[in-house]
Amino acid sequence: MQVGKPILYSYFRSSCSWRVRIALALKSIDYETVPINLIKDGGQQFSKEFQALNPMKQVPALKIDGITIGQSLAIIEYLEETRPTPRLLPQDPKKRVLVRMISDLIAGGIQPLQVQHWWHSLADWPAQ
Ligand SMILES: O=C(O)/C=C/C(=O)CC(=O)CC(=O)O
Repeated sequence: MQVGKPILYSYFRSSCSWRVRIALALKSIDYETVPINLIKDGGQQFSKEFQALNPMKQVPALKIDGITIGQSLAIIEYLEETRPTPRLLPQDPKKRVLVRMISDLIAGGIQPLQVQHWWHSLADWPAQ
């Protein structure tokens, strides 16, 4: 169910948002962008309006088909399932699992160490 143009809530420096923008571009999906500045005003992701959209208070969030989805990999999987061409994932399960392995490694292992909310948490950490 397509309800208007999809809306991507994103921030230009957010690598999680880049992933979704790349997937949307590869699939040639027309969408609008609403910038959520993670620094300005103490972080616009904490505004009541944005929290109503994504209680996780994180970008990216994609409003599409009457729902709002957070978490880049969940968004990309939804796009792949609902708009299967062109494919992002290989047809061969052995190749597909490699893509998922690398994606999970980046999203769960590498990327959290480079994002802004962790820098702030670590800055408050007392030196050991
Ligand atoms: O969508 C994800 O996979 C994860 C999102 C976040 O953890 C928020 C975040 O780090 C935003 C950013 O890319 O700076």
